[in-house]
Amino acid sequence: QESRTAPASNSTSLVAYFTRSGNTRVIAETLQRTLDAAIFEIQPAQPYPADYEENVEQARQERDRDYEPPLAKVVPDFATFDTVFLGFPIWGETAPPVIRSFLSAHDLSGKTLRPFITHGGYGPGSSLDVLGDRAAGAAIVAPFILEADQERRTMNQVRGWLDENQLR
Ligand SMILES: Cc1cc2nc3c(=O)[nH]c(=O)nc-3n(C[C@H](O)[C@H](O)[C@H](O)COP(=O)(O)O)c2cc1C
Repeated sequence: QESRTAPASNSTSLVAYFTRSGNTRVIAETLQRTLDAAIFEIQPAQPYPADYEENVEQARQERDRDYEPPLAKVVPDFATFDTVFLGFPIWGETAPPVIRSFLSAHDLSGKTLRPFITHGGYGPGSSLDVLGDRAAGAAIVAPFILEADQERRTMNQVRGWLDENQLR
């Protein structure tokens, strides 16, 4: 059946995402390719530790202090986008600190905000409240929420495998 409406133009959509272990990137790049959207990786000016436990500890401290780590860069021409797909993993039952930095550094008022969230089994926590508070001027659409691999579980399984084979 022929469609009566013209296909939506996605030329004004931005996919902005943060990731540590890549789960959220898979979604972001799928959106980018499927919608032919612009893409931007949110990164802190100071990268998080490669070591998982150190990253968890730093994230916990930053969350508890309500710290907003400086961004490596901001989105060029942010004002030209109508829709922002914003993706992140759940860290410590909420949005990662750098997502609060992102929301502080970009004016989302008047835009449509479409969150996509990955978590390791415990759900989105308070992350949607964070978006509601920090992007109050945006129209926030129901989020896409996906349970994904936990780096901790993968690491533990790898360690178990090494132990079974007396490799450590
Ligand atoms: C610092 C840190 C904190 C995390 N805290 C939670 C949590 O509170 N609840 C949860 O379900 N998963 C938690 N996870 C797991 C991630 O949310 C999950 O693995 C996510 O898919 C990772 O996305 P990424 O690969 O894009 O980084 C945490 C992971 C990290 C690194």
